[in-house]
Amino acid sequence: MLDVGNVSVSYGMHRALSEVSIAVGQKEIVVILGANGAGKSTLLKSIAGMCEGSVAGRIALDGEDITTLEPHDIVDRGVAFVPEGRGIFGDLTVAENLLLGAYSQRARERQDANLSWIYSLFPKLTERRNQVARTMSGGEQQMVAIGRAMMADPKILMLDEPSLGLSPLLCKELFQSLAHISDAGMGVLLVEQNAKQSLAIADRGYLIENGEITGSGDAASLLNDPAVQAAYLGAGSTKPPGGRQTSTPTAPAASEKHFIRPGGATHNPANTDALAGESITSMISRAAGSAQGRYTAARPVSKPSTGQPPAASRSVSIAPDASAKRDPEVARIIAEIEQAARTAMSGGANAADRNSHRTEDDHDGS
Ligand SMILES: Nc1ncnc2c1ncn2[C@@H]1O[C@H](COP(=O)(O)OP(=O)(O)OP(=O)(O)O)[C@@H](O)[C@H]1O
Repeated sequence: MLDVGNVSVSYGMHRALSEVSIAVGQKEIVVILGANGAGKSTLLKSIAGMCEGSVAGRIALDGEDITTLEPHDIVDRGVAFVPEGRGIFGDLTVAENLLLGAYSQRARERQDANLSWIYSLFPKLTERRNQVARTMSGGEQQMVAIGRAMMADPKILMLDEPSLGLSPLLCKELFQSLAHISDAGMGVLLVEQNAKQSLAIADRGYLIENGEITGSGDAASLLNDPAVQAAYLGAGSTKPPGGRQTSTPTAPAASEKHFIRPGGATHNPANTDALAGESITSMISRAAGSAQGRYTAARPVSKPSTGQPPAASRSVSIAPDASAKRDPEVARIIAEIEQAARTAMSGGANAADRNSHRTEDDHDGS
């Protein structure tokens, strides 16, 4: 059904994918496993027509070349994508979000049937159909995102790390739902770091490392492969058996997930609150202090919590002492520091806000 042939992607001088070929059939669940930065998201974005890089190769759905189509045309043809971070409309209700997924003619014709199916698959969405999406837990928002993609009536559903931030119980429910979705006829292409649970429901898998496919096989053999176990399942280090080519990628164990973003540092999500709050203040305070030796932070910036006011309403101010106020050059430096602090806090708050969606699921075992 979906055929990706020798796809290469470059972001400027950086080659993120090299000659990648994969296939997903009807009713098939295919999982892509790889370390951070291996190129998994790039692969899904290329298929969805949303890649910022230059894409070469051929992507076909049921034999039709969709490589250069616009994203909405690719959805029309039958490929729906749930990106990492979900991308739902926070101010709209669950029902409104779902209905927005059915924007193509074909999807509108099947809108009522698909809506009933989605509500039966995710009963929680039925109860919450009039709730504003941003007030839902991360797990519920993930259901909304998947439901909205399914409303496009796709042949292939692609998901980028759907289990990210979900509690073990919610992960289990999520993967069970994906198994039901594929049973109903859809092909599912899944990028996951939760190798154990995703391989448990998958038919086949591919290993990707540094932008290249380094191994592939049916899910059962990947699960039992010592190299895969060592890299993705937290087992001891063992050599791969001969025969099928497998890799020994450097993926972190599931318990120590790290996330690398383009141009960004590796960070553990558990630490992002600190980055967004107190530590920025102290960094600024320290910078101000070392610049002039006489500035102090006016007040600590509180750690953002779920449901807090938007970042723009929070501010950081560095209060100079009296001698500093007398010096116009010092006053100019203070103004620059305050502006930098506001910018840093606004970025940091956004990160913390995103992180709050991930971590709140840890408390959502229902
Ligand atoms: N828009 C972009 N511009 C420049 N480089 C990018 C861009 N998107 C991704 N990259 C780079 O391409 C490589 C692959 O990134 P990609 O996000 O596809 O990896 P990934 O396997 O999905 O990683 P993760 O598991 O951390 O999400 C990385 O080196 C990344 O920095």
